[in-house]
Amino acid sequence: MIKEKFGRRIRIGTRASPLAIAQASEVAARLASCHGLSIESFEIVRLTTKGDRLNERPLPDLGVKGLFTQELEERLLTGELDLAVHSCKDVATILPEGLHISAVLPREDVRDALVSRSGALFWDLPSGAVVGTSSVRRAALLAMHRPDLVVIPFRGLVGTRLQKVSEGIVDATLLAKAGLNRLELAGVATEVLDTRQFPPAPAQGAICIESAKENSIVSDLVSALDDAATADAVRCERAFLRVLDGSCRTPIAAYATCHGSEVILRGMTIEADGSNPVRVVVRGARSATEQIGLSAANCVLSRRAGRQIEEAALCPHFQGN
Ligand SMILES: NCc1[nH]cc(CCC(=O)O)c1CC(=O)O
Repeated sequence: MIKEKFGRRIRIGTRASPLAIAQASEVAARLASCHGLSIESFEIVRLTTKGDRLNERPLPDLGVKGLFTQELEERLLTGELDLAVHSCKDVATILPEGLHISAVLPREDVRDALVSRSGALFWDLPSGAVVGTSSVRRAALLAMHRPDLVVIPFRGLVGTRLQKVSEGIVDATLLAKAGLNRLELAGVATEVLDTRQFPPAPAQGAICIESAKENSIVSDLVSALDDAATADAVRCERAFLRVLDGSCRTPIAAYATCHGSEVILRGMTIEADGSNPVRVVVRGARSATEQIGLSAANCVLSRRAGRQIEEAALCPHFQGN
């Protein structure tokens, strides 16, 4: 019946990286099993995105939203693709007109993992150890907890980064545990870091499906994969990010969890050098999950503004003459 509606294979778009392909394959397998379809009913379409092509440059310099998603989104709008599978963490907070997140899969491990060459745990890394990371959030958290470490920019596929560790180009790196798990590389993690010390990026560990709003056949098809608790948590975290992304340029972390009808959001901003961490915890009804993200973000903004005023008051330049 679903097959008849499409009249052809269902086209799932993904980036061409091993992690992205693992995620798209998982979605195809889940859709096939939910709807009693053969895996042959799906075609996985791999696209190289701008983010992949600019792989050697540090991400913060690239300055464009949706680097890993734009090519896929264009094809969702033309109908060349039926759905796109993304790491929800990489999806811009404002989607192109006409597209929506139609499902969010149950969350994998949200935590960051340390992979160290010597096997040393995070607090046992020797002073001066070199840690490679592409993420401004991880670099800032490293600088806050361990200013004695040396952080260097580090991009590329998960496999490339792991190789740089084993070759000794760096002593350690931080990666999302979710990505390692999905690549069946969980065993390479030396230590899984606590979310209180290393709060994750908004939507880390969640896979989402993006599709055209008007394509209700796809929306119905993928709704079977949607996990309400993950979707609510991610919506809360992304609302927090949306406000802060537009109004400050600091690294941002957010982690929401659902407890019955309630959601708790733990959010944080921190300067790139590890200074001025601002943490908030907001709890409320899951039915108002976006509102909780927005009010947590506004709380962070007013606290940051308050600190700036305090600092200005301490500065002689502002004392009247
Ligand atoms: N920006 C790269 C990216 N996007 C999503 C993941 C991991 C998977 C996830 O968070 O769901 C990664 C790699 C990493 O951070 O180690």
